[in-house]
Amino acid sequence: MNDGDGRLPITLLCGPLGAGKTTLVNRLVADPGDRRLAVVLNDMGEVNVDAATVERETDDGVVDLSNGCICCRLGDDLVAELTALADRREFDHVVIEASGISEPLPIARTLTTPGESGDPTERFRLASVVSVVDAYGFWKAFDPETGLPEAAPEPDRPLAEVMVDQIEFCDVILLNKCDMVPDDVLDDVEAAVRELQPRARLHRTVESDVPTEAVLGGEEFDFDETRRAPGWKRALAAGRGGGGQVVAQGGEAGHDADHGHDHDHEGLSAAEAHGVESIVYERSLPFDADRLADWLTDWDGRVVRAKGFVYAASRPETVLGLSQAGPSIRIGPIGEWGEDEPRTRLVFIGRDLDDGSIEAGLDECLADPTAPDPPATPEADPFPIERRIDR
Ligand SMILES: Nc1nc2c(ncn2[C@@H]2O[C@H](COP(=O)(O)OP(=O)(O)OP(=O)(O)O)[C@@H](O)[C@H]2O)c(=O)[nH]1
Repeated sequence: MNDGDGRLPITLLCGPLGAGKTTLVNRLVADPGDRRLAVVLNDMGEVNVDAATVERETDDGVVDLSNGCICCRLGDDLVAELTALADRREFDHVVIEASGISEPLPIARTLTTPGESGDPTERFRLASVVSVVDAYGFWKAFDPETGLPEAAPEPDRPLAEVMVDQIEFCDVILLNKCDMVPDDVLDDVEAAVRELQPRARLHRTVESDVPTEAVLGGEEFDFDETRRAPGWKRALAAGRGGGGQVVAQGGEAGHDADHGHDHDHEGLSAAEAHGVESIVYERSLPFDADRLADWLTDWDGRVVRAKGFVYAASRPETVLGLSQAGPSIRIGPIGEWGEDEPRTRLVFIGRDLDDGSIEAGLDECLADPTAPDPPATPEADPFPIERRIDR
């Protein structure tokens, strides 16, 4: 509430198209506690359909930011609108419903970092970033075996990528549409979501039905901590230190890899109980980029998420970033190794993964250290710019 330090608290809602964000907003508007709530709606279309629905319920507290995405083009407009709301002094809390394709991180940065129009943290307090996850959509996007019918049209960006971005950067998760998924599958989905983002508070919901305080009660969103929180970052950090569920961490091809699973002996974690694991693969030998490109088109379909840094012989100076979510993979240059030792470090998160075959498959893609240096010519480089591979 706009009580303690006088700053206007903000809750940011993210989630893919149709996940249940507007359903949640309508609930909050109907039962805001003792707050006077304003709502900022962001829709990609020129006409904001949600605004019409929500507006009926609120008293002039709806701001409509349409025809663009607030995570990129409309960032300045968002700050201007929030400033205008704060100046009116009629509201105690603002809920922002981001468009389905919005990435939460740039929006949170806009709200927590000084920019051209001043320091937003002097006026606003980002209280929470809430990710509404469509449990049915998640299941469908990440389970290649499933024959579920389409529930919504495929957006421009693959659904899996959008969902992963939104899950990895939030501090509250609503696992919504639980009525559409069988209970045993729901446990698997929750375990996978938790592996992607272990730090967030998670609520299972139907029709986004959650206590208001669970969504609006956040004190202060911790940008840096949330940035460090994604499961893949934790797994990489644990890989270095020898903890975590590291199953493939070797120095050179041919060396004995450390196959030890460092389990919590107090009992199984939710992830382990549902067969969800993180595999870290580290090698200081570079990949043969062509072989890696081939492998990437045909690998274990159970990998929900892969992320990390690739050292390729065709570009020995360059760090290649790899990011996969479900069926879509992106790989391309993201910087130079510089002073750092070139080294591939990859995390694979998924259910019932065949760690041996991932490790063996990747090892077969390593460049032969006895072969002459491959020609580092632009023509020989399969990853000159970011490349998208769909499997
Ligand atoms: N079966 C089921 N349907 C739900 C649930 N939650 C929401 N819905 C329905 O899903 C549809 C989309 O919900 P919205 O709340 O509009 O989703 P949204 O995230 O705001 O969607 P966009 O505004 O398009 O991004 C609506 O028809 C809702 O009634 C749920 O838990 N179960």
